[in-house]
Amino acid sequence: MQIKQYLYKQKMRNKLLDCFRSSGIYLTVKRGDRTIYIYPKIHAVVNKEKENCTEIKFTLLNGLDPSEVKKKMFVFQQYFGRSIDLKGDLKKYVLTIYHSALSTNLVYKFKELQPYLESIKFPIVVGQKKNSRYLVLDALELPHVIIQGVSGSGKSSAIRVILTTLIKTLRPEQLDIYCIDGKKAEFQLFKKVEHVQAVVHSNKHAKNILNHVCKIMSEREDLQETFDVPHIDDLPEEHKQKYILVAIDEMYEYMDDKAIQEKIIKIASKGRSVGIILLLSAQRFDADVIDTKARANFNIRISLRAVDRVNARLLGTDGAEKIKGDNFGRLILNYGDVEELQSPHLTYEKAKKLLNPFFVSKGNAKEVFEDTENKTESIVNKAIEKNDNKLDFFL
Ligand SMILES: Nc1ncnc2c1ncn2[C@@H]1O[C@H](COP(=O)(O)OP(=O)(O)OP(=O)(O)O)[C@@H](O)[C@H]1O
Repeated sequence: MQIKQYLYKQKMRNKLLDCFRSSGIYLTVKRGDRTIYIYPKIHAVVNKEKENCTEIKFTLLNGLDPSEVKKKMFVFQQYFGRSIDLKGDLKKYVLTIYHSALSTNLVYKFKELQPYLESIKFPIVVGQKKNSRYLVLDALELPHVIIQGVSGSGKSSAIRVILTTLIKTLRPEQLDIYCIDGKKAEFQLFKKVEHVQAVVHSNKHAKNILNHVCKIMSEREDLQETFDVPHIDDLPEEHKQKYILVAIDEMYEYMDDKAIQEKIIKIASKGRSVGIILLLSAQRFDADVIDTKARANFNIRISLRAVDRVNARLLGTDGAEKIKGDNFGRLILNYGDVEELQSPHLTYEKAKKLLNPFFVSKGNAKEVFEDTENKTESIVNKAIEKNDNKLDFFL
């Protein structure tokens, strides 16, 4: 057994040296007539059975350009297959070779996710990694989420996964959700959920929702200042605040609306410390769809199959344009690190079943967001105070 392991490690080591040679990642020194090739130093080859992968640690020599390593990722894939990750910075790198490929048809099972949700305050389920573990990020640590993908790439399912998991994990006393539905499609499913304060479509109603959220944001900032705390979670018990998610689907519907864009910039830059998180989705997120300054504040960037290379690159999710058309739910994530993952599939019908225990009957508050900002807010507050059901908008 030990010999087998030894031979395996030697084989991987030699393969990596071949890979360095083919990709030109080496230095040369002249000794008389001879040219000596010096390769990056391989420190360790570790076979991690439980993680379903092998890790190889190596260090670049001084003078080697680290950007070359990233550029030559395709050579690493030619040698070790597509199912690899390469992480590192200036000198130190870890090449992870997964023993199996990402699943192509992963079904959403809340039970499987539960262990990953513990200890995460604002969980955003992104998907399954190549080592078969799920990646769930905390939106309070990495605020604001962007999801892009062409029609039919699995965007709606990915949004359902995030929202359904949040609703099943956080109680209505802990989370409010506001939905702005550009196509009047995806968010209709969540309309009756207790956590959901509003589902709106028109620009006018969208603006009213965003004004309302910005007002909450400045009230919370005042509270933070009064109690001199860095985050609303640090407020005294009697002033504890709910987290808020503002989800906007089909963002391009609102791309020409300056007032909406301004509010998004404001929430994106200040929302984190007051527990207000944005989730935006659209086919693409170029400068026409979202202000470039605002985009920089989105720390979780998910790209299902991207429209083209330019749009994949704008989110730092290079390669998302190459995802195959029938590879539904496959995505490239940029959260500082860049990773390829598989989003679990959650159908509309299954989501409806899972959300059923959270459905409440709501009054028709059709007129609520009709007038001026102040009037809107006073009516909103009144509706909440009266507790006469959550705000529901049939537009
Ligand atoms: N994670 C997934 N795994 C496997 N299949 C999926 C996944 N997500 C979606 N699909 C399949 O892909 C098809 C398209 O999915 P979905 O409606 O979510 O895409 P979309 O990008 O939202 O498209 P559109 O914008 O046109 O609504 C669905 O019919 C579904 O069967």
